[in-house]
Amino acid sequence: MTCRDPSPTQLMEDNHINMQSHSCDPDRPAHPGIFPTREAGKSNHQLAGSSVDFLVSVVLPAGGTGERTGLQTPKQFCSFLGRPLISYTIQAFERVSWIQSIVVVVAKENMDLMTDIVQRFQHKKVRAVPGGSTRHRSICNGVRALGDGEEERPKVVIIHDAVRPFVDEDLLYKIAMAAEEQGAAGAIRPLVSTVIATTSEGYLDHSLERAKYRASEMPQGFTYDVICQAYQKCSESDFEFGTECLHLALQYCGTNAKLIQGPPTLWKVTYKRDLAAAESIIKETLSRSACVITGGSEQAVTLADALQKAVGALDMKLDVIPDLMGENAGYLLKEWNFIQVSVNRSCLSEVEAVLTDLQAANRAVLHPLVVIWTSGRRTDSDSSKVHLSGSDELSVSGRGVEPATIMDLASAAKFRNILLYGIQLRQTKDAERWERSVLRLAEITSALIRERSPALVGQLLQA
Ligand SMILES: Nc1ccn([C@@H]2O[C@H](COP(=O)(O)OP(=O)(O)OP(=O)(O)O)[C@@H](O)[C@H]2O)c(=O)n1
Ligand SMILES: O=C(CO)[C@H](O)[C@H](O)COP(=O)(O)O
Repeated sequence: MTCRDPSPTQLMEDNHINMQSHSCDPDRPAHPGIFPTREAGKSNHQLAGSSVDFLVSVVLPAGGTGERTGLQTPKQFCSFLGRPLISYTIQAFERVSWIQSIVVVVAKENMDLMTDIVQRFQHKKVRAVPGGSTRHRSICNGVRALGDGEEERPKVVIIHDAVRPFVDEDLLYKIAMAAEEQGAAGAIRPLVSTVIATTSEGYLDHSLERAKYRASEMPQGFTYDVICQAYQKCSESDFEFGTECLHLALQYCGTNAKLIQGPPTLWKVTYKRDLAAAESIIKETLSRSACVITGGSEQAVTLADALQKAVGALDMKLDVIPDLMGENAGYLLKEWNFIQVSVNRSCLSEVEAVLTDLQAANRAVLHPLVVIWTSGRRTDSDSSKVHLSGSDELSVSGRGVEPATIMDLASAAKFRNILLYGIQLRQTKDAERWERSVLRLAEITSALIRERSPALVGQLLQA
């Protein structure tokens, strides 16, 4: 995580922190969405068997200072894996085909920064507008902007804190449908602690019956008319001290919101520790799967299969494929990591080809992509087994791999946000030692993919 001067260059360059693991069940950040194709005057966006037959726009309030983190940089601009938190939240909405537009509300002094983020991470549905001195004022500016633009006014407006990056399409769908039907809808969670009222002297006044109450979370949805009217009618005191949009809809429009229980991943990044937890979830999400490319050679397939078995125990999904051609080109578009296995090959041409394919697919825009070159050398005559050379020589096809070669390749790839690492298998004809080597290979692979350490880029590690 990086939270210093939020200059665009630093957002890209600084990208690493070690942290504790976090047990939340994350939603998967995905690729940036594209504008839904809409026939004139009509929208009918399909969602896994469901459809949204009305226009939906989103307001993401991101105009706060993040005082409670104790950091200088507002939390929405803190960077994980070279990308600011706000971009992850935008992506969670942008990937939803039935969402037509997203208004991000930012403080005036951060408008340029926001414009740069939108360009750099190729967000397509986003427009930034200036915020206000409180959250309600910022949200109100965002809602007004939806009526100002050239696009058609939405039927439903979803409001979501920019600092809650793990929101999934299923919940957004439920909120949008309930808001359209009911006028307002919001996500809730069970209370973790009991809520008590205190006296002015600091004593217990009374406590609330916890089972009766819920924590109000985000996202919330409103028909455009309800949220506009609520902000038109609400008082200066609401603007200054209010914390609940659903309350405004009830008080000023008589609209009782439908409440929908959301998943635990809805939590809001509020304190510094939440930034560490968010980064951990992001890394975990990006480390779930890798694609092993064998080049089709029997020995490489044997090694890939052994790796697949060993990595399975580490809770990572591995698919083994011969190349990235034909149907397999689909892997270039998914959030997979790549492992090129080379046995008895002396050069890096195979991994170079993978890098070229990834670059052409423009895959490393949103986060650094991991490519691991795994090399080994078979020495026995039984082609059904992969045994590696019995000497200490860490070579491929008898010739030492120039560390500079992989370092040069890796340095060039790093400019394109692709992190290339090398792993050489330590040789053995001994079955037990071979198994240990494969297990080490799996552990190193998993650690490299999870940590995405820039410091290890271009290194040739030994398994
Ligand atoms: N004037 C404000 C204040 C807050 N927000 C946004 O409202 C969301 C939720 O608010 P909160 O977590 O309280 O953020 P901050 O106000 O930034 O944090 P703090 O209260 O610790 O200063 C955040 O995305 C924040 O950027 C906003 O758009 N405009
Ligand atoms: O929970 C919420 C919805 O009701 C808001 O996210 C919450 O009010 C955010 O603002 P703050 O942290 O400033 O209270």
